[in-house]
Amino acid sequence: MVRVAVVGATGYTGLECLRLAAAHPEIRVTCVTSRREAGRRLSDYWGFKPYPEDLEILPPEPETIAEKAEVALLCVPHGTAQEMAAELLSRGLRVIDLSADFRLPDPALYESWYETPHRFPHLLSEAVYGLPEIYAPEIRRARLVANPGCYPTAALLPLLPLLEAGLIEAEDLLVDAKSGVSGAGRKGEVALSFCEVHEDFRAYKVASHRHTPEMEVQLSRAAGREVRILFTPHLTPMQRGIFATIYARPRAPEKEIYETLREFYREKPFVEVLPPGRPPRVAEVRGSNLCRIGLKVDARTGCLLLLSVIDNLVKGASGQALQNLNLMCGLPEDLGLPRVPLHP
Ligand SMILES: NC(=O)C1=CN([C@@H]2O[C@H](COP(=O)(O)OP(=O)(O)OC[C@H]3O[C@@H](n4cnc5c(N)ncnc54)[C@H](OP(=O)(O)O)[C@@H]3O)[C@@H](O)[C@H]2O)C=CC1
Ligand SMILES: CC(=O)N[C@@H](CCC(=O)OP(=O)(O)O)C(=O)O
Repeated sequence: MVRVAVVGATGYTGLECLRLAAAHPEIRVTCVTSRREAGRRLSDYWGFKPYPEDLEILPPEPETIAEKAEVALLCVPHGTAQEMAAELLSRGLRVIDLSADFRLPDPALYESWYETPHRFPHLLSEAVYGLPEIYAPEIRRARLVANPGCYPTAALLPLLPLLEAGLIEAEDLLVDAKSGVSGAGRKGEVALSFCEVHEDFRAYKVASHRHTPEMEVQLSRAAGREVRILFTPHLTPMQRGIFATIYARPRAPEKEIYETLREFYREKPFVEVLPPGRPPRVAEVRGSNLCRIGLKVDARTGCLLLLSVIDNLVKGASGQALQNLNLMCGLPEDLGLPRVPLHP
C-alpha cells in the first residue's frame, strides 16, 4: 500500500483524488489537509468513510504530512504549491503537483505569465511534465511531477504525436476549448454562481490564458522548433468536462493522420482515437480517465479538425495524478482508474 497525502483535500480536485483513491487497490490515503476544515473528521466533512478508521482533517503542515505519507498530491492553488513541494521533497516525499507551479521549465517564462518570480527555480528544471502518454519513462524515475493543466491535456494529446511525426504544420494552430465550471475550483465567486453560469456561454482570458505557454513549450519540443498557438478558453454550463476543437493544416491525408494517431495510442490505456468523422462527446468520458479524440479533414478548405474530450477533474487533474502515481510507484499505469464513463 502506498501511503498518500491529499493536500487541499476539500477542493474539487482534492475530493476527486479521494474518490478515485478509495477505489484504488494499492493506495491508502493517510493524510488530508485543509486550513478551514482542520479539526473535523473527514467522514463528517465529506459524508463518506472510505476506510474502517476515520481521518482527521489536518492543517497543511509539511512536518505532519511527512510523518504520515510517502507521496503527496498537491491540490492547492498555484503559488502556494511551490513551498509545500520544496518542504516535502526535502523530507524525502515524492510529490505530484496538480497546480501550475512546476509546469514551465523556464523561470523567466513562469515569471512573465504568473507575474511573480518562481521561488524554487532549481526545482523547475527537475520537475517532469506529467503527461504519461508522452513522458512515462521520466515519470517512473521522478521525485517531482508537474501534473498538466486541464486544457493542455485535452489539446496536447491529439497534437503532440502529429507534430512529432511532421503530419501537421507547426503554424496557424488554433485551440478553441470549452470547460465545465468545476474547472474554476470550488471557490465562491459571483461570476461562477448558478444564475450567472446557467444558460450562459462565455469566452474568458482571451489571448491571455496562462495555459498558452504551457502548451507552446510542449508543442515546440515535439515540433523541434518554436510553436505559437492561438488559444481561446470558454466557460460552459456543465459541471465537468472539456471539449477542445483544434484547427490545423494537415501535411498528410486524413487516413494517414488517423492511422498515425491510432498506432501511437494503440497500447495507451486512456486515449481512444475515433474513426474519421465520428465526433466525441463529453458525456462519453465524464467520470472516467479517458481522452477521446475525433478527427476530420474538411474537404472544402483542407483544414484538419481535431476534437478532444476529457473530464477536467479526472484525466484533466486527479485521474492523471493517480496515473502518474502508478508509474512512480512501479504499479500498472491503469491500476484502479476508471475507463467507463458516467453516461449519460
Ligand atoms: N478544477 C480543475 O478542473 C483543475 C484544477 N487544477 C489545479 O489544481 C489545484 C486545485 O484546484 P481545485 O481543487 O479546483 O481548487 P479548489 O479551490 O476547489 O480547492 C483548493 C484547495 O486548496 C486548499 N488551499 C487553498 N489555499 C491554500 C493555501 N494557501 N495553503 C494550503 N491549502 C490551500 C483549500 O482548502 P483551505 O482553503 O481550507 O486550505 C482547498 O482544499 C489548483 O492549482 C488548480 O488550478 C488543475 C487541473 C484541473
Ligand atoms: C474553467 C476554469 O476557470 N478553468 C481554469 C483552469 C483549470 C486548470 O487546469 O488549472 P491550473 O492550470 O491552475 O491547474 C482556468 O481557466 O484557470
